[in-house]
Amino acid sequence: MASKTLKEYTWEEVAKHNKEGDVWIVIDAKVFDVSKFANMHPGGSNVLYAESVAGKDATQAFFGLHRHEVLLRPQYKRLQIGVIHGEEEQIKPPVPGALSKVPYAEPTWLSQGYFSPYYSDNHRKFQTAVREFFETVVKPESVRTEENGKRISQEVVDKMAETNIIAMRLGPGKHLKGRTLLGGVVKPEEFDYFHEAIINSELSRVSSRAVVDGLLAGMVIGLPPVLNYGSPELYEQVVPDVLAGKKYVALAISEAFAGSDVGGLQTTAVRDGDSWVVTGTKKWITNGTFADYFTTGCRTETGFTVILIPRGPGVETKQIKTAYSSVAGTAYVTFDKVRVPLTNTLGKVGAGMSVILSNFNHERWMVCGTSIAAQRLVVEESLKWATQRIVFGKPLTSQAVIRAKLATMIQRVEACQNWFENITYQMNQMNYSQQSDKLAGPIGLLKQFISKAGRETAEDATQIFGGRALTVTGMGKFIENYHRTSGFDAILAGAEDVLGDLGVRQALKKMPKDARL
Ligand code: HEM
Repeated sequence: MASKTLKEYTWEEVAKHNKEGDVWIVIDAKVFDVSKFANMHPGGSNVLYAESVAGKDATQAFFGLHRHEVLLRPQYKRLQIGVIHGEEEQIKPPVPGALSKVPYAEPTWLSQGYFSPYYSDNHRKFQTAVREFFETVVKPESVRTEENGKRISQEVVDKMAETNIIAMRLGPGKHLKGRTLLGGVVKPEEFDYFHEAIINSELSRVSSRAVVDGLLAGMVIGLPPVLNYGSPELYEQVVPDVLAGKKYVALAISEAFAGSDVGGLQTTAVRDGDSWVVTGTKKWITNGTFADYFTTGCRTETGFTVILIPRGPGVETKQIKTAYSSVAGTAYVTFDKVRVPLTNTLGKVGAGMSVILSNFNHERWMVCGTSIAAQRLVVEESLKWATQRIVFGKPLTSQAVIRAKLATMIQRVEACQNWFENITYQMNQMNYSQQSDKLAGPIGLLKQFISKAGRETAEDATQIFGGRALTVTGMGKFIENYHRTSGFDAILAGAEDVLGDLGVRQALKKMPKDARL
């Protein structure tokens, strides 16, 4: 219903409807008849009959207890019977694709009046299109699947394939050649790591941690070894279908026997004629429950080899229950004497360690980008909540202890973002092997820094939201989810402490022999 067709009421008229059976309330200049709804109100009927609420302006009380989205749900929207004469709503519904005006809710480069050396007008145009896509196509699916734990629907995957978002999630490279990227907003040859970072960030803004993984993270980490080390025939056989959203890939490295200690893996591949015969198990395999291919780390006679194993006889997957939603498709995978052609070998036999280690950089960098976006959302939620929540008669922001928490939350996310952008800039200037040589250490250190910052921010936000941060619905729902799942960033793609250590060990390797105090 357009607002001009709505009936106008005066405050005096509204005030007459103030008792059980006949209750109106006003929220942000909109008049609601809640007489019948009162008995169905999840917060109870009597709160609506309170003297300070019935027939009165309940805006402040409402926003202290509900998210704005409650009023936008069709079943509640229709409770509105009119507007207050001469007044206008102040709290507008979100416009898909729009930037937030809350300070620090957007990175500097997207904040009005600020500048950045890294981003061009094309990045800005791209960001607008990507945000609109994720808010309209992915967000509703994200909310649904987080709750029901089902994998992302083929319909959404198809839309991501049509726009080539699936291909863009693998970063710049020859796999983009000849493709129309998001309706042509960016040319394949212009596409760089900042464009990719934008996709990761926008994905994370609309998704829980589990949905970030459920939305084909397995492909992002499992397909690059095929792109970079697969034979042209294998490439043709696998890559087009995966980028078209018809087939799914998972990276199968970690085992119950070994995680960060890649050298301790026990899955074994033995040569038999022109096949490998693979036996072993893999654990915590993201997207494994629905993957068609597994990029698998195997022990072979001469060391460690990476082999692409198609789902088929001898391959079994079962879901592992984790602290986050099963939309991620986390699996325990069993390979029981699985025969795979030798031509499915990725890289040289025995040289699998370098295939896996170089692949880790991109994965870790992706986790950094999605984590920063989630932390920024937590800062935005906390700033909004602390401003609208009234305690002891004043907003939460009037408490110095709350402002101090907000200060450190903002500092962390800005520090993370700035370091992340510097590293992304280096990636744009370097080829794959330069990145492997020069950025493995810095990305390890960065990821540790970001995942620690994320967990501290989750703690601070939980204190700001109080009990609301402990419930999966309502005001604190994002905080609850982030608090429960921020630890995933500290484990997946390399445990936090191991990565910090890797960064220092890489630096020590590069210490000049003649360095003395
Ligand atoms: C059109 C008006 C209203 C609608 C559609 C509405 C709807 C809802 C819904 C859907 C919930 C469940 C929690 C959630 O999803 O966020 C809820 C909870 C609640 N509502 Fe309302 N409500 C309205 C007005 C009010 C008003 C004016 C008050 C005044 C005090 C109120 C007090 C509460 C309380 C105390 C809760 C429980 C909150 C909690 O568990 O933290 N509601 N309401």
